[in-house]
Amino acid sequence: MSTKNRVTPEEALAYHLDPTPGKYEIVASKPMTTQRDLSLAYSPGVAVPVEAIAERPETAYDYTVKGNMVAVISNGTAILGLGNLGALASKPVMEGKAVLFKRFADVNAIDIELDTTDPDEIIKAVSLMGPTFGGINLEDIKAPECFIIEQRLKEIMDIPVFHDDQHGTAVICAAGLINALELSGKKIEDCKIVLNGAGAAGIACLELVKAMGARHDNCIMCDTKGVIYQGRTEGMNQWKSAHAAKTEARTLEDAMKGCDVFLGVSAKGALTPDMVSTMADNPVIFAMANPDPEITPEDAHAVRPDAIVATGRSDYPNQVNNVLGFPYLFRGALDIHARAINDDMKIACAKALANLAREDVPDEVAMAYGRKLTFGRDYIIPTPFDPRLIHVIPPAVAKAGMDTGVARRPIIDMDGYAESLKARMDPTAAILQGINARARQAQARMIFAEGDDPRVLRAAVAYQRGGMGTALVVGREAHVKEQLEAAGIGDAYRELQIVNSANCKHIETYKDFLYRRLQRQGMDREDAHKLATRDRHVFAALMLVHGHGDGMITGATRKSAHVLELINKVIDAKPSDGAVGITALLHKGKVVLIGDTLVHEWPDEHDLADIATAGARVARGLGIEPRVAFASFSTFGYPVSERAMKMHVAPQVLDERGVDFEYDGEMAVDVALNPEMMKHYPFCRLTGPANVLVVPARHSASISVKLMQEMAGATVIGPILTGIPHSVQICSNRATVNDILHMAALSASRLGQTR
Ligand SMILES: NC(=O)C1=CN([C@@H]2O[C@H](COP(=O)(O)OP(=O)(O)OC[C@H]3O[C@@H](n4cnc5c(N)ncnc54)[C@H](OP(=O)(O)O)[C@@H]3O)[C@@H](O)[C@H]2O)C=CC1
Ligand SMILES: CC(=O)C(=O)O
Ligand SMILES: [Mg+2]
Repeated sequence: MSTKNRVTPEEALAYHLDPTPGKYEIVASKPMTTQRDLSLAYSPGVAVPVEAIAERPETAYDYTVKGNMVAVISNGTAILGLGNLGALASKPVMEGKAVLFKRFADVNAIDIELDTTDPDEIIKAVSLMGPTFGGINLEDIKAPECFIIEQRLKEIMDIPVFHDDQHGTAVICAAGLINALELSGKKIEDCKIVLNGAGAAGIACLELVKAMGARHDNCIMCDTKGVIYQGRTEGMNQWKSAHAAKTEARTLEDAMKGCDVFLGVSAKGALTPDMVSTMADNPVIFAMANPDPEITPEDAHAVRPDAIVATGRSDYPNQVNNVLGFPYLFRGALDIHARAINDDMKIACAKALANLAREDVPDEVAMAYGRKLTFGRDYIIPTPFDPRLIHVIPPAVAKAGMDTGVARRPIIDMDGYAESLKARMDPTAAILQGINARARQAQARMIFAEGDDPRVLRAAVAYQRGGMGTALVVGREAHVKEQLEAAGIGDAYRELQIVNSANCKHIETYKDFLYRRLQRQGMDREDAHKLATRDRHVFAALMLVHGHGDGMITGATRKSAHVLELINKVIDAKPSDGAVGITALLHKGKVVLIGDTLVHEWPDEHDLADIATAGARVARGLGIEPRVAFASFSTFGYPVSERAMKMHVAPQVLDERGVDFEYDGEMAVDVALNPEMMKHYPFCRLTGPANVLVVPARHSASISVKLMQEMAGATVIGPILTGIPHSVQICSNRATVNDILHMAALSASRLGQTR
């Protein structure tokens, strides 16, 4: 694994520890503030749904969380590739899974670790939980017990029971295989297939591949003892026997000769280049063992350039990862109140995934990944952050469930269902993801001006280790080292580039530049030189304008306005230069940009029009189609007020300019953001709630942002300094490590779109 993607043990532990232990919390979805709320939620009100459910059990899906709640159940006997480390140790993985359910499909999931290796005890425990959940996801329970447990639970429970290590893997493998065979011009029923690894994932993969048309006689399964052939007795069980082949081949090497497809769910390095070289033309190799594949794509391609290769890893193209499956399979199943997830639903999921990869990839996905993805040998399966997955896969799964009779409540309006799925997803996550992906693409040399601050240093390390580019840290070497050691990441010292003004080889150039700029502003040579060497904001800005870094992040240790003043000594970032500060507020699935939060103190109507244009540009840069509202306490001229007049006339300035985005105003913030309120003004030109608010002055911008941050806990990104020809970002002096990292990523992601 390259240092780029390296996650240190300290970082992994800190991620799990801070700010609260673990990875999720439970949030109430109903008000619980008044006596009346209490009466409704609990006694006496709660008795009504109790009686309704007792009379008609299916109404539990209406009156409780059952219909959107999945249990992630493990006993920790096969945690990832780590083996049997017990139930308690499996909890981080199961919590992680719960978070993925939520993030990708808005399924509420809760982890339950059962402290037993006895299948009967697990079966008993899980079956008793049936009333609570809409589905059961079994996880990391070792083979062959997992087969017994899942089979029995499916028989006795009336909700979907799904062992993801088996079927999640199988579904994604099948999806990738459909496309790989399409590209190599082969039919599954004609293919010779070798599957290595006869455990949970292997047995399920081969079963699904056969259900899709692969012929039993064309498939050979291998394990640590070699080929599973008819009559073999060593290391066998009934699940392996079902796939025993009538063949003379005894080793993987024998089996591989002339085969079209290799599916590996076994162990690192199990497949050798020699074996690959004996495969048929245009072979397909899915080396899915984690974290290291059976063979690396480089080694496979070295001997067979005609091969299509996939792995389980995110750092190679074609990632076969079960996170592409389980969230959407359960979403579709839950939404029809399914009794089961059957083979047809799994195949529907696989086909929908395969089809999605063949479709033109929309710009928002390209933006999220920082590159255009086109169906082909290096893109046979969608990527996990593809925002189309949520509204494309669950409808396919739901329809298959309805067609095969497992739906308790079929969906009538499928188009409406797809639309409702889009609305489920939190766009804020996609925005942050997009920023990060574009930053990784940019590979910018990011100047972290305040290398004396531990938050900044940790963000710099995360920036570099997150694969976004090179972190250039302004500071004194010994001090940086000390701070890193105190933060428990002393080893990062060797990775970062420390830039110390005291020994910087460009300092004379910087000094001269600064003196030339400031000599007519009352600054003598001596003062200019001191400023260049002693002020890290100025020094960092000098590095930037001289091309010794691509972007710059500062502001964590001083007030933004003061930092901006210092930066202006080096870079023209005044209102008259076109500079504007835009802050993004991310909260409860909504994104609103506010401007100007940094540069214009009291903008006039022309400045306001500039701010609107800058806000629209930043919105588009984040993948949001802008709807700009000029915000005020008055709405469309009422109540009349002299101070609101500039907000009233600013839209007219834009009318004259003829801009290409939606805008209107002036209007109160509730009219701008609440469609019900906006309806009272049917002439309003905004086609939906505003997502860019231009506010009357910097103080109202600051008050709005800080109020949202303090009262609502909104995520704040910004102020984003835009309109200047350099990528400089000034974070708040109370920024956390994560905030600083977001700002650095933002600075990097904006390269190429800085004006
Ligand atoms: N990419 C993905 O999405 C996923 C990947 N996997 C990967 O699949 C692998 C297996 O997982 P899982 O099925 O849960 O584990 P199991 O323990 O249930 O099964 C492992 C199987 O692999 C066989 N095996 C192990 N080493 C070798 C080898 N060198 N050559 C041939 N066969 C071997 C074992 O043989 P025997 O029976 O003789 O002991 C056993 O049949 C892991 O590496 C895991 O990371 C799993 C799930 C998802
Ligand atoms: C990917 C997965 O589920 C596993 O390795 O167990
Ligand atoms: Mg697993």
